[in-house]
Amino acid sequence: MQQDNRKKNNLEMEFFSDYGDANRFKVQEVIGKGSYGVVCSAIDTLTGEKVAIKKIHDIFEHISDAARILREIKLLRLLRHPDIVEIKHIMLPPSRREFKDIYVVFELMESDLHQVIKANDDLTREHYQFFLYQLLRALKYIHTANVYHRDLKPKNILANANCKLKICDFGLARVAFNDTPTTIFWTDYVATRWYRAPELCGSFYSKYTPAIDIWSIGCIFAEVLMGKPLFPGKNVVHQLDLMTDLLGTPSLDTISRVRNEKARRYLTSMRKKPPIPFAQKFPNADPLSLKLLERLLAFDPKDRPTAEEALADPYFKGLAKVEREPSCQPITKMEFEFERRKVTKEDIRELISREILEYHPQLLKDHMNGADKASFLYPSAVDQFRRQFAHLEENSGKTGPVAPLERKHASLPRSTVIHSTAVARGGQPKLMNNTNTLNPETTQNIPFNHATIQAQQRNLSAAKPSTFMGPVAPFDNGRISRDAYDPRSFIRSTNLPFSQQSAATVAMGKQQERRTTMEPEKQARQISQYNRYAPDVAINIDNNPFIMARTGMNKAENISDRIIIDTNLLQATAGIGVAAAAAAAAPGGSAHRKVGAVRYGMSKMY
Ligand SMILES: Nc1ncnc2c1ncn2[C@@H]1O[C@H](COP(=O)(O)OP(=O)(O)OP(=O)(O)O)[C@@H](O)[C@H]1O
Repeated sequence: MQQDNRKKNNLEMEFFSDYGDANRFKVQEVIGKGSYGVVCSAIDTLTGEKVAIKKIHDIFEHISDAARILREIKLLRLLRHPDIVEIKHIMLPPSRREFKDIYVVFELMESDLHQVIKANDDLTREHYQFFLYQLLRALKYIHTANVYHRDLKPKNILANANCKLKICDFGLARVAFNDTPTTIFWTDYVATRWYRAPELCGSFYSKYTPAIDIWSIGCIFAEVLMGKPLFPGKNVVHQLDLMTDLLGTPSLDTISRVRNEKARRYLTSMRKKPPIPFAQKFPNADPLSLKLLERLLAFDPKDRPTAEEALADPYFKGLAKVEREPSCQPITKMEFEFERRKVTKEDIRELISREILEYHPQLLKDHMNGADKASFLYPSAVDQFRRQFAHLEENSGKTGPVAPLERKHASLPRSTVIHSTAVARGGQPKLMNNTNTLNPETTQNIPFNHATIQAQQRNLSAAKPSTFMGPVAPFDNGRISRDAYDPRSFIRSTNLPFSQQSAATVAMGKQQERRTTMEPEKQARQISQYNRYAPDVAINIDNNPFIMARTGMNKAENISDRIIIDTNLLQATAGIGVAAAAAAAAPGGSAHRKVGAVRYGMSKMY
C-alpha cells in the first residue's frame, strides 16, 4: 500500500515537473525596479540560460493595471522579433482564481539605452548607425502588426554589451483596428513627455498614426548623438517651444491640417522662429544621419517616413537589407477583444490565466479539452519565489546592491572592426581610417576576442570604471535566420566578460538613482490611479494644454473632472502634488515619466 502511494507520488512529481517550475529557476539578485514590480536575475537550470524574472505584484488591485499587464504579456507573446525583448516563460500561479502576483521570465539584458548614453561618451558612428537601424527594424515589425508602442524612450530600450538593443515595456501600446474609432484608444495617452510627438502635446488631431513612434525614435537618436535629451520639456507648452526652437514654427500648410481649432490658433499665434540647421545643432554627426534625423523629426506627422521607408534611407546603405527586416502579420481583433468591451477584473484574470497557459503546453491542452478544473491547485513555484524575492528585496536595501557577475550596466564596446571611427560626443571622428559600417554580413565573421577584451577591461576599468571596452562587432549580426519570427533561431553572440569593479560602481549608481526616483513614481501611480476612474471622454478641446496653461489652476484643481494637466510646475504652484512637482524638477529622474502626464480621460472599457 505504502509502495503504491510512493509510486503514485513519483508519477505525480514527474507529471507536474513538466509545468511545476519549482526548481527550474535559481534566483540570484535584484537587478531592477519599476513601478510595477521588482526584477531579479536568475539562472534557468533547464537551459543554463541567464534570465530576468519580473515579479508584478498585486496585479488586480486596479483593473487598468491588470489590463496593462495583460496587454503587455499578450503583445510580447505575439511580437516575436530579435529586436523586441522576449518573454521566455510565465510561472504558473498556484490557483487560477486567486492569484495576485505573477512572475514573468524574460531573456536577461545587461543594461538599457539610458544607461548606455549616460556612461559612454565615445560611441562611434557605427554605434549610432547600428542603434538606429535596430530600432527602426523593430518598429517596422511592430507597426506592420498594427501596434503602436506609444512610450518609446531610452529606458524602454534594453541593451547588451554587444550593441544589441531590444524594445521592451509594451504596457502603453495599442493595437489599431481599422473599424475601431481610434480616438478612444488615444485618449489615455500618458507617454513620457520628452519623447512625445508635437501632435500629442497639443491634441492636434482626433486620430494618431504610427508616426508618433517615429518621432520618439528621432528624439532617442538625437539623444544618442548628443548624450543628453533633445527636448527636455517641463510641460507641454515648453515641450512645443523646444521643438519649434529647433524646427522652426510649423508652416501655414501644416497648421491648416491641425484639426483642433484651439491648437491651430495657438500655433498661429506663436512667435515666428526659423529652423536651426541640424548641422549646427549636431556639428559632428554624419551628414547622412542628420538628413534622416530631420525626416524623423518632421513637425508634421505626414512628413515623417514610415519605419520601412526610413530603413531604405541612404544612411543605411550597406547595412539595411529587406530580408533582414521582417514584417509581422497584423494582430487579429480577437486577441484584443478585451480592449473593446466592458470587462471585469474576473474577465481579465481569466485572460491572464489563459496567457500564462501559453507557456504551459500540457495544461493548455487540458484547458482546451475542458479537462482542467478551475479550483485545482497547481503545483507552483510561486510560493518559493515569493520568499526568495522578499529576501532579496530586503537585503538589497540593507547591504546595497551586489554586483551581478554577468551584468554590465552602462557599458558598450568600441569597435574592433579594424579601426573604428570613434567620434567624441559632439566631436570630430577620432580616427577615420575605416568607414566600415556595422554590416551584419561583414561583421559576422569577425572573431570575438575574449582575452583581449578582458585585458582591455582590466586596464581601463580602473581609470574609468563605468566605461566598457570591447568590440561592436560580435553582435549577433542582426541576422534573422530561417524563421524570422522565432527569436530562438536568432544567432546570438557570446556575452562579454564582466568587470566586477565597474559593474559594482555602476550598479550602485543605478540603484541609488532608483531609490531616489521611487517616490515620484509612486506619486505618479497614485495620481494616475485617481484619474483612472474618470469618465470616458474622447479628446476634448477644453482639456487642451494650451487652455490649461492660460486658465491657471482652477481647472487643474478639478482633477476629478477628466484630466490631470501636463504641467508639474502648475501643480507645484498651486500646492497640489508637491511631490509631483519635485519629481518634475528632478533631472533625469522619473519625473518626466508619468507624473503630470496628459490624461484626457479613460478608454471605454473602464
Ligand atoms: N529583461 C531584462 N533584463 C535585464 N534587466 C531588465 C529586464 N527587464 C527589466 N529590467 C530592469 O528592470 C527595470 C524595471 O523593469 P520594467 O521597466 O520592465 O518595470 P516596470 O515596472 O514596467 O517599469 P515602469 O515603471 O517603467 O513601467 C528596468 O529599468 C530594467 O533596468
